[in-house]
Amino acid sequence: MIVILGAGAFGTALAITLARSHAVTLWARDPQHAAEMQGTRENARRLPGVSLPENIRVCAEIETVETADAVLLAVPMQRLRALLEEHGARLAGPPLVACCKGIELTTGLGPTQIIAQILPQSPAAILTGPSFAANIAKGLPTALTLACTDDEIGRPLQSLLSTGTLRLYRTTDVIGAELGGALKNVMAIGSGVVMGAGLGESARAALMTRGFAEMCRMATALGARPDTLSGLSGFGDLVLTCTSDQSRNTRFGQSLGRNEAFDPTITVEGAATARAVCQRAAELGIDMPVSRAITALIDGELQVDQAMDMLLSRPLKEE
Ligand SMILES: NC(=O)C1=CN([C@@H]2O[C@H](COP(=O)(O)OP(=O)(O)OC[C@H]3O[C@@H](n4cnc5c(N)ncnc54)[C@H](O)[C@@H]3O)[C@@H](O)[C@H]2O)C=CC1
Ligand SMILES: O=C(CO)COP(=O)(O)O
Repeated sequence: MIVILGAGAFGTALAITLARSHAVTLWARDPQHAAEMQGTRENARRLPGVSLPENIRVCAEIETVETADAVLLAVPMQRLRALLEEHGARLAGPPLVACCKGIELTTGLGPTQIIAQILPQSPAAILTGPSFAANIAKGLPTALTLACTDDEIGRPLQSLLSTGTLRLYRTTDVIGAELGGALKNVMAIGSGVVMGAGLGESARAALMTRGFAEMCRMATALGARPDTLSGLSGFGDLVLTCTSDQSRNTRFGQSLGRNEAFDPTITVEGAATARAVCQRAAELGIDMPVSRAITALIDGELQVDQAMDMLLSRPLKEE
């Protein structure tokens, strides 16, 4: 049995694909939402148009998870700590698999580090990489990264969470996998700004490439393996997110580039993570001009033309 906490788009999509071969319990914090989903067999709020298989049980109470094979944590990054602090006592036992992408703004920590702080006895892993919830839910082919420092735990989790259409690759480089997923969202906002402001596809390619250099710079400074960043959670997710209008981070960036408002109820992980990245980069003494410019745009401290001037007037250098 697999338990999924968080009935947003991603939690629901994972429940649907995993229900092909497992019983799944999907927890929604809002009892009305849980009842709605359990009754209509659809998550009309976050993933409309896809039916929930019968072996998904939706509930609003976290019951005992002791017998679960794994617990997936599919809530937004900045909410993970609150979720674990509130419900941690009932989560002890099975491996906890973070399914969120980002860096915690208040601490600079990644998802598995937060799990280790709050529930140090629980094995922690992260599931990340290029995927849109709607694609997974429709059973379209998708490949993700499952990262766990302990390969004895990572191996069975890889088998457990792979399905006929969802292929998981395994790594022990948790830092690299986490940072790949976190940092690409910042670049997706930048890429949205470029396209929204009409700066052209060449500029987007430049931003993605120099952004990728920054992602590798920060990740390796924090102990990641460079080849992890070249994989699914890094290069793969950067390409998907920066080039698709399905991405909420990209759409948020497009709105910024057009000087338009964006619906604040939509999850945009890259916004808080951009600030966290700048703080962390300053502490580490790493130069991350693209991330700095994107953060200043998000915070309204720079306009697009000023951000472009800032980036283009930097001293010329070797690639
Ligand atoms: N939607 C997608 O295509 C993908 C999303 N992800 C990641 O999955 C994570 C979750 O994103 P989505 O499901 O898309 O977001 P979403 O906005 O669709 O849903 C988030 C869910 O979390 C719940 N939630 C918020 N705060 C909570 C709390 N304190 N306790 C319990 N539940 C809480 C909300 O009620 C909502 O149901 C993000 O980190 C995102 O980057 C990863 C890959 C694909
Ligand atoms: O993480 C994702 C794709 O891999 C989803 O991207 P958004 O959160 O930008 O929609």
